[in-house]
Amino acid sequence: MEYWDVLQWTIAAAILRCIVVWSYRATLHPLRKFPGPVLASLTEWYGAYHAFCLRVHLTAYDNHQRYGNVVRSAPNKLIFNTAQAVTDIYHNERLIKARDYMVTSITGNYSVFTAHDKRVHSHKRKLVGKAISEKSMREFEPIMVHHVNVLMQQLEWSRQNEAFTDMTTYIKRFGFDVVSDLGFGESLNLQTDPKYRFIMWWMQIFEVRNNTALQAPTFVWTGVDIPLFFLKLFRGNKFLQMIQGLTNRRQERGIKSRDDFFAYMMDSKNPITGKDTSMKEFLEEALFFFPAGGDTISGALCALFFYLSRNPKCYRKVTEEIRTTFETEADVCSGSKLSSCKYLRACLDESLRLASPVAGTLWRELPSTDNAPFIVDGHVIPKGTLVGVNTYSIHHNPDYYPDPFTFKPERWFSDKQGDMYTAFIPFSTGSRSCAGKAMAYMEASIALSRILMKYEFESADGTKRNVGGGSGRSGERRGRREEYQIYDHFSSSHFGPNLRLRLRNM
Ligand code: HEM
Repeated sequence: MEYWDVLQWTIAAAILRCIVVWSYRATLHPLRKFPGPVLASLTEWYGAYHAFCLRVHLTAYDNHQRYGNVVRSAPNKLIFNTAQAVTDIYHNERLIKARDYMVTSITGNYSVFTAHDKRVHSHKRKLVGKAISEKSMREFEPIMVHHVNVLMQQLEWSRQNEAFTDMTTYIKRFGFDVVSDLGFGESLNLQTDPKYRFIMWWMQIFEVRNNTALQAPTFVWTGVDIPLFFLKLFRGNKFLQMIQGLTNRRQERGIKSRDDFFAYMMDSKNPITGKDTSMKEFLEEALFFFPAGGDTISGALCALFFYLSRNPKCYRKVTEEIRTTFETEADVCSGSKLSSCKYLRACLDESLRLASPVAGTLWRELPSTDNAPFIVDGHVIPKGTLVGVNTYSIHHNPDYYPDPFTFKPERWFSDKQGDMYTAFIPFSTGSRSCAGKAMAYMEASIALSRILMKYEFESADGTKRNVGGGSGRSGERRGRREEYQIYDHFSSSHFGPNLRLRLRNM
């Protein structure tokens, strides 16, 4: 047979395969009765395309508006939009984290984030838990405060030398510095030294690849992982060398030199193989740790600055609360005084609701050994289905949050909270929820309070004010001018807000 004939037959076979698979998915598949976009029911590339465009969260929201509270978002995936579904999915002991998360692994090892085997996960979770336990956080606080002080110096430099301060630039570096110190006992010093700043955009591209692959795992299983190839070709190796350098230096200082994540990991054995933790395993954890603890904090804080700069009443209220609770900037630390700042917490929760740094859908499924169907919000779910609640969509569901696009910290004090708390899942919920939640609240509260003890701030003028918000064009997904825009790639990218800082009159 000629080369040309082989090619023709291959194309014909591929087309025939698509016709058979698509017909099955549209007419006979167990999920055929669930509503959703036709393309989504036929192919997982629908989700991959939206992930690549960094808008999985907006697509899910639109689909819920159009099709209701349960949507078929891929041939084998259902997204729900109710508080009952949050409980049925994330507190269901029979369900595990979807195995598809393994496509995000770069070394082929499990991390605390990707492990779906409950034994492996609980072992890793205990180790992470030790590194960010209350006791560890108390010991780590002075280091965190040191990084906040460096942030304050950077903001002061910006106030004196720049027309306005782009908060994303400064806060992102801060977030990564804190998390590298927590993980490796050594800061990357991104705030003051440009050497390793490239890792922030490297991480983002890596995450876009991961999120796209998560929507369409065939993308990786078939070996068509072109973005990863290019990433490795350019800066990837430099990035891996940087992490390797951090871990080598940490090892030289001795495992017991500090109670950080590295120490707990390297001092433990794999519960299944009984072997010591390998460097590759540690690398896998590190690759998750940076965006998990750095990008997320940056997203949460920048959204909060955005909303406070646009809501003068809330700004005045939170400022007054902080300034009457603490006497000086140096007084601000964790403890009963900070916990008594209830309005601060409500502002943080409200911006986490509106602009969740992890805005997508967190998938769960039955393990291969469990064959019985399960129930989500009254629907019988067949085996082989991935289920989840989309965080952005449920956070904007008016059944739980009336006037959902408005920044209203007061809603967190209302008597009728009911399902509002169940539906509030910025850190997810259940056994796979965020291990760094307490640290995140502490870090964000200390940073915001210290900044407010020293500065007044307002939005920059003219078009610079709009950075971070929507386009202002009606009918567009990103049209809402007063909504902080997140660009979802599992954690998310964001821009601005641009602020004008003034020293506070004492
Ligand atoms: C505002 C800040 C943060 C947000 C919104 C956030 C959100 C989340 C979410 C939604 C998950 C669940 C992922 C899933 O189910 O697939 C998660 C997991 C996790 N987060 Fe965070 N996170 C934040 C900060 C942090 C910090 C500061 C750390 C630690 C340095 C951290 C460490 C982790 C870990 C280790 C997991 C994996 C938990 C597990 O699978 O058992 N996070 N986070």
